[in-house]
Amino acid sequence: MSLEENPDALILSDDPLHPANLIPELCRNFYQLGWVTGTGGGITIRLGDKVFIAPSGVQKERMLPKHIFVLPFPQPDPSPHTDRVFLRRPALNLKESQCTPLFWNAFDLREAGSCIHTHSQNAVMATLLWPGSTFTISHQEMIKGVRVGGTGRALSYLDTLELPIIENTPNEEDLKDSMVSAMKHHPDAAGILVRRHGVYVWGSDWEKAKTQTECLDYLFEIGVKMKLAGLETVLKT
Ligand SMILES: CSCCC(=O)C(=O)COP(=O)(O)O
Ligand SMILES: [Zn+2]
Repeated sequence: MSLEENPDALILSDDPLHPANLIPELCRNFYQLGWVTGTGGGITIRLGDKVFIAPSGVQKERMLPKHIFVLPFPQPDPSPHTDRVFLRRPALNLKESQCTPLFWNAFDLREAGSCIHTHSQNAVMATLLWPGSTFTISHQEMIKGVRVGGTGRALSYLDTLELPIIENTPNEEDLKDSMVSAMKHHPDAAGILVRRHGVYVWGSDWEKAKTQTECLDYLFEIGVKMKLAGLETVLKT
């Protein structure tokens, strides 16, 4: 039977590393970290010309492989906002994540293989304590776990980490254009913070997106603690 006749073949696999199995498992981990509580946030994985995306507005820690959407990459319309094309939709009455156009920015502009969106309080607090348009921190070992542009070489201990901060919008999808603009102005950034909302982080595959999100979340947390303790977060040389 062809994939057109049996689209569920795109999400049914015994392989625990298949994206349709990984996305629910990773979201359970992210829920425990406080990254995807209250239905917000999530992860997408792109394998070549197929993108795997979770549904919108569901408890991400209870998601199952049968709930996963599969979209072709690229889309016939290169900036999918409406009228998206699907290779597989869940049988239930679900809509794809509102983060889809933001995830697509990471695929289009950085050739990412995965993108994670968290509502971590560490990220949100960083956007409150850094009131300008960037979060910066230097001289922290965890900077070495972040890559230039998310998909390039690893940063050095001597590099200052800088992440753009964009302003939140009432609808997640409307962040798309300001995220594109921030990504163009900050080609070396591995992610984008969204004020009073969270962060988007990408990588060339899901493992790198996950570990970079872990390093960045650590840096947000320690940066917030340092600032609250009256310490400088960027040292001169
Ligand atoms: C309380 S979640 C508000 C919407 C949001 O920020 C979000 O990340 C939604 O993601 P979804 O995948 O559920 O569309
Ligand atoms: Zn969100």
